[in-house]
Amino acid sequence: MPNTEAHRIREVRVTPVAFADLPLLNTVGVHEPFALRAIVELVTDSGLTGLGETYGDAGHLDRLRLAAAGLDGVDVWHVQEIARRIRVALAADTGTGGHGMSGMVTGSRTADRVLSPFEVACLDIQGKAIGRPVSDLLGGAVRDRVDYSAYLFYKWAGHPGFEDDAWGAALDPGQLVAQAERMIGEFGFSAIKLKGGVFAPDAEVEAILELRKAFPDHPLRIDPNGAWSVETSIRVGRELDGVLEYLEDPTTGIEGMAAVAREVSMPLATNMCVVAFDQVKPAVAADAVQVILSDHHFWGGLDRSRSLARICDTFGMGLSMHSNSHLGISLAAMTHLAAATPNLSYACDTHWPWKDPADDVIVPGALAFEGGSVAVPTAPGLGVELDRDALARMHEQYLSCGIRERDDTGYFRRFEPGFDPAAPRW
Ligand SMILES: O=C([O-])C(=O)C[C@H](O)[C@@H](O)C(=O)[O-]
Ligand SMILES: [Mg+2]
Repeated sequence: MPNTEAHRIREVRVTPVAFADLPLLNTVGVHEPFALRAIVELVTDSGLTGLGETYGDAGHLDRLRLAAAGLDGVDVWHVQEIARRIRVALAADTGTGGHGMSGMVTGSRTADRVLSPFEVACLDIQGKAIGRPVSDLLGGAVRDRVDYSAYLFYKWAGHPGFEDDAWGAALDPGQLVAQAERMIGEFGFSAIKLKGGVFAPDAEVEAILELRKAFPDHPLRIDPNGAWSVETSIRVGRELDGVLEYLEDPTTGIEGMAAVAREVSMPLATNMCVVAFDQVKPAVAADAVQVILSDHHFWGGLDRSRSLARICDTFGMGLSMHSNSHLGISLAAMTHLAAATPNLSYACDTHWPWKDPADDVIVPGALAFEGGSVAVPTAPGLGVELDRDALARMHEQYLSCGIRERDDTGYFRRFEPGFDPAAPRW
């Protein structure tokens, strides 16, 4: 018998959580001792619960709660109606801040960021209702494992005033190679991304060349988050000719990226100048980017991310996947999405290795890295279960950590008061 029942939302819970993070450096500063996330739970009148995960910054939390208040009674199969109600609830909200991306993804759409965890939770419930994994709701998995990349960061040895962490310092090419060896040894990743924009470009080029020597067969990427001028980007792009699989956001803006793309051989990738659908047309017209990094957290969920994938396919652009510090619900959602997106041909980003495995809100065991990839869950829905004790503990951690907005720049300035992250830095 087909399951035709409606599953109407009766309760929405939004719980901010915090988990320990390491002093990872980027061009706007350094990660604080805790990263924030919000866990969204939808409960239906039929007794099903769906999970979503998103940013935990105060402004975003306010918007999630505003949105949540308008969802009572909607059937989880009617995501368009949920999107409409969210647009109505947020009509007066023009804020772009408080989204947990520390100034790096400033043009994404507020309503899409708010919709995302609710859509994921609806898909989780839909899957549970019919006994199918989320990947099936997205057209079916075309691969049973999803590849992720080793996401290297320059980092301090530990948070100032605390003991060194287990990863130690990575402030020069030798230390970065050691970081890569350890990460690849533990997780088996077959591609490497370096978060750049931290040191002068020559030092970062040297680091990439050392990584190339140490890992001759691993595709390499560097992402300075727009820290370089057009001229610097062209120079670095030429120096790394034949070394990178793509160069991610060397400079800011569609015009700047187009000027670089005309002069370098490798594809340019972005999660900064194309972060919403209305930015695709001008980027295509200018041939500014050849790879878009999707991210369901700001593109409006899994279904919209698949629309982005089709657009990339139509215009002959590549597709990869961006990440921020995240927990297991997001990893499950990313894995279902990547599995059901045929043209997602690059290993996806993940911050997963930077988190303590014990710090999560899901019951352990559903997701595991092997050979750099994660098996696509086959249980109904997302295939992950909420660990209520862990949720409570991580909510307490949120309450006591004192952080309410991600602020990499403010934290960095505590140790280097004159620091100015304005792009281009070089
Ligand atoms: O690809 C990217 O731009 C990112 O991963 C952005 C993140 O915010 C990253 O820079 C970080 O975690 O510091
Ligand atoms: Mg990036």
